[in-house]
Amino acid sequence: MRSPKDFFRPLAVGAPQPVREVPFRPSRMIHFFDPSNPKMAAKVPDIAPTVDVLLGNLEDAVAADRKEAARAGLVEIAAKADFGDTQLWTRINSLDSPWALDDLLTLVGAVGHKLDVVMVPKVEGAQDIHYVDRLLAQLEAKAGLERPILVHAILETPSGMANVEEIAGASPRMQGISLGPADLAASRRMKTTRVGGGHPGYLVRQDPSGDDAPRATFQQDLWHYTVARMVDACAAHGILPYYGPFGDIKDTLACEDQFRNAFLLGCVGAWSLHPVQIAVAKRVFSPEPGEVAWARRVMAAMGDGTGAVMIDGKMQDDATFKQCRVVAELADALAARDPELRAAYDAATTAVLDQE
Ligand SMILES: CC(=O)SCCNC(=O)CCNC(=O)[C@H](O)C(C)(C)COP(=O)(O)OP(=O)(O)OC[C@H]1O[C@@H](n2cnc3c(N)ncnc32)[C@H](O)[C@@H]1OP(=O)(O)O
Ligand SMILES: O=CC(=O)O
Ligand SMILES: [Mg+2]
Repeated sequence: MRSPKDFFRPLAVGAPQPVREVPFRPSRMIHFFDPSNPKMAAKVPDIAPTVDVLLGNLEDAVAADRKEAARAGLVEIAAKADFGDTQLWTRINSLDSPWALDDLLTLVGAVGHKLDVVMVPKVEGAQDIHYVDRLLAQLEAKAGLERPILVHAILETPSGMANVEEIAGASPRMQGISLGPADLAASRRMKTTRVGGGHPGYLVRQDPSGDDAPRATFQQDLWHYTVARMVDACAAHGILPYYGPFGDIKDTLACEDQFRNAFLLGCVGAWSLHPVQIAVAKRVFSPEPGEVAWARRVMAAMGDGTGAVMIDGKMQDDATFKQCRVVAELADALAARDPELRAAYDAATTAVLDQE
């Protein structure tokens, strides 16, 4: 463990100064594409302006004999393109694979100035982040980079779960953590065969009523505990939590429900695996205009945010003021990137304030 005094010192001579706060940049959808797939790569220029984050995936879902093509494809795409304020991330191969080292050596050297975040899969503990942290510092120094590349961990092993707090706080590079439900299910030996989402067998049943009337069942969220724990670890360390992938591409309704559960619990985004999931993530991870208007109304009524007032029969005090500030600040950050959203938030706020 690094001394608190040294935590913000660069880990290599000549590496950029680490960030002290994770910059909040909209990241409602982290859109995955396989840079070795010509059809997907061809769609990148059109998709880029519609997403907050574009992620060139090098790990799972890229066949073993396509790993080098994917890495080279990402270098080519990143070198050529200007994505404006859309972030460019990559998911490198896992640290126990033969490809991870070359992923970092190649990408940071060739296009490190274009890369915002490196996603590291199958993180087991702080030691994995420390390894990547030092290596990135060396490579940044060698490449003469002026800003540090941030690190995002995927929570997809039982050890990672057990160590989630130390992972979240392992380095000033830590930008966030995503749930990886597919690998987590496999490594936990859960008896599911899906990529995220619910399961009809995971339910509670209504008590018997004494006669033979049918008893309703209620499906439960398999991921509640994991997401909630991840959100706490991230919030405690000032980094951002994300729901990960939802594999039933055709079931956009269930995808939306799963994303919304994560949003309400504190996540700021999710992965989009297919173009159809982009709009779903955008809808879910942008607060609704009515909620934003309400938050702004409460904040206006509360002045300095202390004391208690009644609005529409509901008590508001310092704590609800703070909740409203979370919603209002998120809305402002998203509106700064999205003029349509800004117009919707402002129209809803004007309508609510005009009624007073
Ligand atoms: C558990 C985990 O690790 S999850 C993360 C790893 N997995 C991934 O990254 C998966 C990424 N997504 C994919 O590979 C694909 O979307 C699949 C395999 C799920 C479905 O692909 P397809 O069967 O081609 O879907 P579909 O036919 O609906 O695609 C329509 C078009 O969108 C393109 N497309 C599909 N997914 C993407 C994408 N993520 N980005 C850009 N374009 C895409 C297809 O190439 C196709 O192009 P075309 O019209 O020129 O033929
Ligand atoms: O990488 C993601 C997962 O769910 O596994
Ligand atoms: Mg995985």
